[in-house]
Amino acid sequence: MAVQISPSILAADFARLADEAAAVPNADWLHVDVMDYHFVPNLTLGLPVVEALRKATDTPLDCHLMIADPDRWAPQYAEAGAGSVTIHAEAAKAPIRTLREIRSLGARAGLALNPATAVEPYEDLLGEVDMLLLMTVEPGFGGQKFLDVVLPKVRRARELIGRHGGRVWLQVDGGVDAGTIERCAEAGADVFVAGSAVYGASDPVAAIDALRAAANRAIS
Ligand SMILES: O=C(CO)[C@@H](O)[C@H](O)COP(=O)(O)O
Ligand SMILES: [Fe+2]
Repeated sequence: MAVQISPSILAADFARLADEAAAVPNADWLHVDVMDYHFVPNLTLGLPVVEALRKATDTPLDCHLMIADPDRWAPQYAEAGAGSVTIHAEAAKAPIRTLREIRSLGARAGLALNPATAVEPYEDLLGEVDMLLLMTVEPGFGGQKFLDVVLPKVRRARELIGRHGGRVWLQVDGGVDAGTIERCAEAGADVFVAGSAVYGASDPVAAIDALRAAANRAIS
């Protein structure tokens, strides 16, 4: 299980996104939080910014769509060149069709669950996804406190993934920092989104190295 770190540009300076992408050369992904004022009470960025970022950096984009009607919009993020497109189970009306469409367009397909959404009903969809994202805060804002209550679900998700061959990546998102990443890694997460903990640090490169080392320590 290789540890991957995906810094969230939600915590970066939106006026200097290309520079902020370049500031994290040791990131595995750039996490791009798309919010629409409908699925979540916040508005961030959309397709034009993703298209621009795609040209501005070689780091693959990990697009987390916190939007209503992802069935309609998600394929366009794959077409725009995102390496990974994650839709929320709570918002999708045809998740299997949409996940298949994302994959057919060459991107990895992700399924996200809010903190209070159980993972068990989605076991049969694991064959349709490349990554399961478990929110460890309520979606909508960066800088929130990590919800420990989600950790048992991370453990159960790791068990389910193991039963299905262990191919699916398990991402945690929200409040992940030097103080919480070890608990997430011990519970079975392998892809870690970190916004404030990376872009709020005086040295984002060192912050990523420290997060990666802490996660590796926890699983070794
Ligand atoms: O999807 C979200 C919030 O809805 C996250 O990706 C946040 O952007 C993570 O930020 P931090 O909690 O790490 O500051
Ligand atoms: Fe996110």
